[in-house]
Amino acid sequence: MPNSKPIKDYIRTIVDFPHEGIMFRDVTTLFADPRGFRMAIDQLLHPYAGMQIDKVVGLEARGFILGGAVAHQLSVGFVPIRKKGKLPGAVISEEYQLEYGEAIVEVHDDAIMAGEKILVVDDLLATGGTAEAGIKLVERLGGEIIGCAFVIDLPELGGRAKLEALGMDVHALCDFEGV
Ligand SMILES: O=P(O)(O)OC[C@H]1O[C@H](OP(=O)(O)OP(=O)(O)O)[C@H](O)[C@@H]1O
Ligand SMILES: Nc1ncnc2[nH]cnc12
Repeated sequence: MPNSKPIKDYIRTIVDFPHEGIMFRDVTTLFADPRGFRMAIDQLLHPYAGMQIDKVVGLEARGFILGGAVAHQLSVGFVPIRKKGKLPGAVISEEYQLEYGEAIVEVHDDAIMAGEKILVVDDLLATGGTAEAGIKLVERLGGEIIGCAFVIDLPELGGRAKLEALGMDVHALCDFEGV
């Protein structure tokens, strides 16, 4: 039976989480639904059909769930970009801005070979700070980014514009207004 329910309708909004004034777009309800989850993976991959992708890079934490499934579908390897201090091997790091303060993300320094074609995956694009830091890590290792794929874009926060200014191809399955 065809699935007519759009991706956006599988995503739950939790008001005032984790802070007052934030409308938290919760993808666990999408992940928990077998049709919704498969549709999300298929749609994340759709623009890249027929293109060479050597590895999928996922951004902690929900990007691991999506990116792992996308990599499996493509039969390619998966590389995690993690918050500081979580990866056991030698890493390279990038700092980025949060709403208050800074954070650091890391990748293993041998996870990507120069010239490999990379698809970056995460659940949500807000300010684009996390994705920008991930892009810098991939590019420092010599990876060539084919695209950056997200389930959700929050256009008012400017992430898409930030990544497109870096020359990235940005693909999002749905938009939500507000923060
Ligand atoms: O575009 P940005 O403004 O950088 O925000 C987007 C990031 O924020 C969320 O992750 P979060 O930092 O909450 O980490 P978590 O997935 O580990 O909870 C989301 O999953 C993205 O990774
Ligand atoms: N509104 C939001 N919902 C879920 N994750 C987020 N990360 C940044 N803003 C978010």
